[in-house]
Amino acid sequence: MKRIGVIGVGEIGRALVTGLCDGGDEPPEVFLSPRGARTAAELSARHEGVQVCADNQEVVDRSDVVIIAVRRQDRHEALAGLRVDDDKVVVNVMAGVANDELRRTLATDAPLIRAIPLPAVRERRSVTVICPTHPVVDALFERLGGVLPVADEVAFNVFSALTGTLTAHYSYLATLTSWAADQGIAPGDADRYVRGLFQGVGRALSDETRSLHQLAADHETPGGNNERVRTTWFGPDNSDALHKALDGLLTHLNRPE
Ligand SMILES: NC(=O)C1=CN([C@@H]2O[C@H](COP(=O)(O)OP(=O)(O)OC[C@H]3O[C@@H](n4cnc5c(N)ncnc54)[C@H](OP(=O)(O)O)[C@@H]3O)[C@@H](O)[C@H]2O)C=CC1
Repeated sequence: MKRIGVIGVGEIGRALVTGLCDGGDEPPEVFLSPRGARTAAELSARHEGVQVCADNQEVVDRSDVVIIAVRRQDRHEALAGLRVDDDKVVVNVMAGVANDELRRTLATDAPLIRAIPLPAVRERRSVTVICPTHPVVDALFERLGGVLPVADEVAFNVFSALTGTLTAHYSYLATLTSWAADQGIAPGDADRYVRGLFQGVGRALSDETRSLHQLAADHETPGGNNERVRTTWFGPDNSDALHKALDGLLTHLNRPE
């Protein structure tokens, strides 16, 4: 594994470094930007091969692969004026920042690879979408749970839109528990029960021999409770509304302001 630099050591930077370093066999050398100081200090104290650099340029200079994980709005401050030699590989994890735009900011001919790492890279259990494919970046994300290369950024943005549905899913679960609490169930009991129900869904999803439609059918008794909720609540109107929300998000991702 190459020397890896991370500019922007926040939630996703931490997850990436933890996944790479906890992996067991031969962790990489990792160079961190000084911002996000607390997390950077924590990671370097915990992992022998992790060092905090004096500035972002030092991160680039000491690394073969540079992961850029700052928030979109911080990209100019973090990146403007950096020298990135053409023999580096840059991994762009910033949502909504196209590679063309990043190339203008960095003024480099180095390969730029977009990626959508999710927090579960921490446990090396998440498939990461990347664009375009690159052997070094493929290997890096293989180590973190798998890689799904896509042909172009239009396809990449479709996957990006899918990741935008995660917190709505948690809110859906929170709505279920609060509904149960409204019916007089102790909130702790409702919370525990809903978590258990949907952990079961998570386990069922790992059975890739059954399609999602098959899984739904397998959990549904004709004329039963699940069919009733699905058809009275998640009917065509609700499904159309979700399609529209995703269409709108995709348009935004394809043409960020
Ligand atoms: N969280 C997630 O699940 C995912 C996030 N992403 C993308 O990753 C990026 C980071 O997200 P996330 O980790 O959640 O955000 P965080 O806010 O947790 O982390 C961003 C980090 O960038 C640091 N930073 C800000 N300015 C600079 C600078 N000039 N130089 C170096 N570091 C700087 C911040 O430091 P300080 O704390 O000092 O401000 C902070 O530690 C975003 O672009 C997001 O779109 C992509 C996939 C998933």
